[in-house]
Amino acid sequence: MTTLFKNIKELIQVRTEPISFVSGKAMNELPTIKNAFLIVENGLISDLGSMENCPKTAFSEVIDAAGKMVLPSWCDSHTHIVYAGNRESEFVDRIKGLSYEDIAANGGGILNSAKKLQETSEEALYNQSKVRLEEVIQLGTGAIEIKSGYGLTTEAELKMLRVIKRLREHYPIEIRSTFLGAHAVPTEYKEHKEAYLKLLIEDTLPKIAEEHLAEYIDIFCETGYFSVADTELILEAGKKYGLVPKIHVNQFTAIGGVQAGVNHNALSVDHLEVMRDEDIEALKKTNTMPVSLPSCSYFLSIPYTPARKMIDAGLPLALATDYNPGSTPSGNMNFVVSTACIKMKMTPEEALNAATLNGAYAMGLEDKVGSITKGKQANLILTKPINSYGFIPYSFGTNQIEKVYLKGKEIGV
Ligand SMILES: N=CN[C@@H](CCC(=O)O)C(=O)O
Ligand SMILES: [Zn+2]
Repeated sequence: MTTLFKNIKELIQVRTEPISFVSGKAMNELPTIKNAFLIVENGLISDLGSMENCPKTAFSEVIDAAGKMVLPSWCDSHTHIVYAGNRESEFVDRIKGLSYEDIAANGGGILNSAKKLQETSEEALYNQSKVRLEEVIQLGTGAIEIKSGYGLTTEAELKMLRVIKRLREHYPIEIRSTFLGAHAVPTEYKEHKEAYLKLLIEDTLPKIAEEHLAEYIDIFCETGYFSVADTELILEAGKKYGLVPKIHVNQFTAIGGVQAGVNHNALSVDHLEVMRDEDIEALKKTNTMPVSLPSCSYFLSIPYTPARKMIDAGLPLALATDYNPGSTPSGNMNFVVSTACIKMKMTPEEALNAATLNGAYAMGLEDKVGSITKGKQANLILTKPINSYGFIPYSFGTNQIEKVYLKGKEIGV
């Protein structure tokens, strides 16, 4: 099966030479080809270039993209889309003046989601989660990381991870799975956090490893949740089972978690709403990708990651949604890209690099997705007719996507 996309007004994020990620000034460079063609063979990008060099051979399918742009699908490296029910009532509590921290301290927040999830069957959880996965695919996401962390018992964490595994088996989108048992301390362990960590390490982790249910290990390193010492303990334990560290860090307070992530070779450190100079310094010349979640800042009215300061200091940055029931009930990467430009002063080039190439790196998928490169998966967004790619973030809240393709196949609504 070969598909030709012809007359593409602009083919975006063309990387002839494979590149892992872009940092600093290079984030502002977005290579494109105007009036381009793209050939997809058996789900992979097999050729591309300027229309003048478009092969005249026969194709199984020809798509005329005149006036439209083609770009790699969004790479959303941080989500919690497997959850039960919703937390709409907490949303209203916050409108009335309670803070996210107040709600959590009253037994709401993550513990509220955990209670709901523990009472939900695996089948029902799968059915609720697949709706969200299908929704984000239509919004242009072509690779996604999904975390556990609303189970908080061995049984319920395994249930979440098995749902992620099932989603992976049933959908053509690339999915990476993360074990986030250390998301909150369950009520019954309130005064015995160490015992909960012991349970995760000695009971949950071996079972996850046995069933090959996760690639990554995560922890919420935050005042009132887990300390830097807890973070180091969990990351080390995960590593023994081959799980690569990723952490939730610096969301409300900076307590040294970024440094712990870097020291433990974390693939990514995520949130970063509160960044001290020493945190930025610690990330320089490392392989750890900083990940910003602007929809979370928007929804909770908390500070945005200081992207300008970080990129100007030479760092890379990835953008992700954080889709979850509490802090970000939205999986729309288009909104994330717009918000990064509008609120974080990232240029359209920086935001598009952060949401594709750098996002792919942040979930270890840089060899498969994130750019228009021969041999990568044809996970593509075909836009409606637009004049420039900057129109995508500019026209925030308006869907500029006409069609989405996963492994070369159009995914219908
Ligand atoms: N901050 C920690 N975890 C999630 C939110 C969890 C929740 O409120 O349900 C996040 O990334 O924002
Ligand atoms: Zn998160």
